[in-house]
Amino acid sequence: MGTRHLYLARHGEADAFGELTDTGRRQSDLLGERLARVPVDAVWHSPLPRAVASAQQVARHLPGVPVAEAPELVDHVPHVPAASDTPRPWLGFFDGYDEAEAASGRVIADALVARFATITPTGDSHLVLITHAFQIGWLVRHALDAPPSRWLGLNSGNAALTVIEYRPELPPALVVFNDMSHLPADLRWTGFPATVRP
Ligand SMILES: O=C(O)[C@@H](CO)OP(=O)(O)O
Repeated sequence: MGTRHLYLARHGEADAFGELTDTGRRQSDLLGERLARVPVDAVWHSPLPRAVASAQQVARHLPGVPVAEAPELVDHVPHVPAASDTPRPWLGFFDGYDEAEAASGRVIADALVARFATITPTGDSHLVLITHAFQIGWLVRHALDAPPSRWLGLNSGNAALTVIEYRPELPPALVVFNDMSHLPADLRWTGFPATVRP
């Protein structure tokens, strides 16, 4: 059994139609340069265009590494919290979610964890996942064994890097969270609900 190293990244900046912007391309390019220092085995990406385009940009720096779509990485709400567990800035955000939508989000979230948040049967593996803010928050919450509602507020910047290691017989290790050090200051910002440019 080996350690799985998951390199989670939110796609680069997207426009109102969900397409990668020129800024998003630059962010993804710099993320690719950073990931080129890692022995990446594969890049998996969400099916949504902003993630596909980001993954293609990243992959330009990883010659020979396979790139493929994973439906579990699609943007979705992984868990709808009870009102009492919902931080004030998010109150009202879930008003449109009915039970069927919440249930389908849970199914995808469980599949995401089952597929990627695990050790490897043989040897170590290094996987890059290009996905969305909520999915990164959900995997971080899972790694920390925090309550389901804790995915809220675990924001990721565009093209920011989060690293989790899954080691045999040990709890998952959150190694890096929302690291934007590969981006110049004018390309760093976080997602919903607050926009912060540190
Ligand atoms: O809308 C958002 O804030 C997030 C949710 O995951 O999506 P994306 O990362 O695609 O911007």
